[in-house]
Amino acid sequence: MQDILKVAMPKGRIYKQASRLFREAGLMIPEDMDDSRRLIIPVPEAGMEFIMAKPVDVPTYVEYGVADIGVVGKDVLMEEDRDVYELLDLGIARCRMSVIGLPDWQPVLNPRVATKYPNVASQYFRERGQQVEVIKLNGSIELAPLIGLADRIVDMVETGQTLRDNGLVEQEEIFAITTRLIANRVSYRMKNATIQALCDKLQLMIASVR
Ligand SMILES: Nc1ncnc2c1ncn2[C@@H]1O[C@H](COP(=O)(O)OP(=O)(O)OP(=O)(O)O)[C@@H](O)[C@H]1O
Ligand SMILES: O=P(O)(O)OC[C@H]1O[C@H](OP(=O)(O)OP(=O)(O)O)[C@H](O)[C@@H]1O
Repeated sequence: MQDILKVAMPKGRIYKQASRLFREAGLMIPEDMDDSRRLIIPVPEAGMEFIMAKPVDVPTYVEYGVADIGVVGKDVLMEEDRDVYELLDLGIARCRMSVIGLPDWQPVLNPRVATKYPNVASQYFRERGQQVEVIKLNGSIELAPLIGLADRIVDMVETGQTLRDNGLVEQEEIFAITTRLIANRVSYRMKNATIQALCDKLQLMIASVR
């Protein structure tokens, strides 16, 4: 009998793209679930159960084994540094992590950097030998340099519209971001055939659209 896979799925902007990719890979995932508010969604036709998580929490559910696998952005994996296997680059929700500032930004001693990603930002500047004060914010990060809270920000850029609309410029790209499939270390051993079969289907699909 096939194992049921518990899948930590990110609510929000990745979910629709991820569920579409799963469907295109041949998994029977009903479309009417896309707007559901249910947090635990059985998907027996696909041999899965979806756990609808806040994106930043996906690696936590997977590390603790309450989800066998998860779908999560590389940004979250870099920030959270959880003990999970990264199995596959799903190639969706492409964007990048960048250092951003006002066009007339001038280097200062010990600048303040606002971000939702304090670990990523601290590591980036530490590796460059630059001392900065990191200020953690939870959203609308672009406000920080506009109102004098920070000298620069570290945030995601996708279309660049938020930067343009607020008169900011991308100064340095830190890394490219796509969505990844991750697995719990024990589940990967215990449910290996099921997880591998899923990876194969997804990989075929991803390769065919490249
Ligand atoms: N323009 C973008 N801005 C932010 N994340 C993006 C963007 N484009 C793709 N992504 C990816 O989508 C993932 C989830 O973003 P989403 O906004 O749904 O969650 P969130 O940042 O936790 O938001 P919220 O705090 O509103 O729940 C990010 O981790 C990133 O990998
Ligand atoms: O380059 P763009 O296409 O404009 O996308 C980038 C913007 O999208 C994200 O914000 P989000 O919509 O998640 O809002 P929040 O961070 O303020 O919650 C990100 O933090 C940027 O602000």
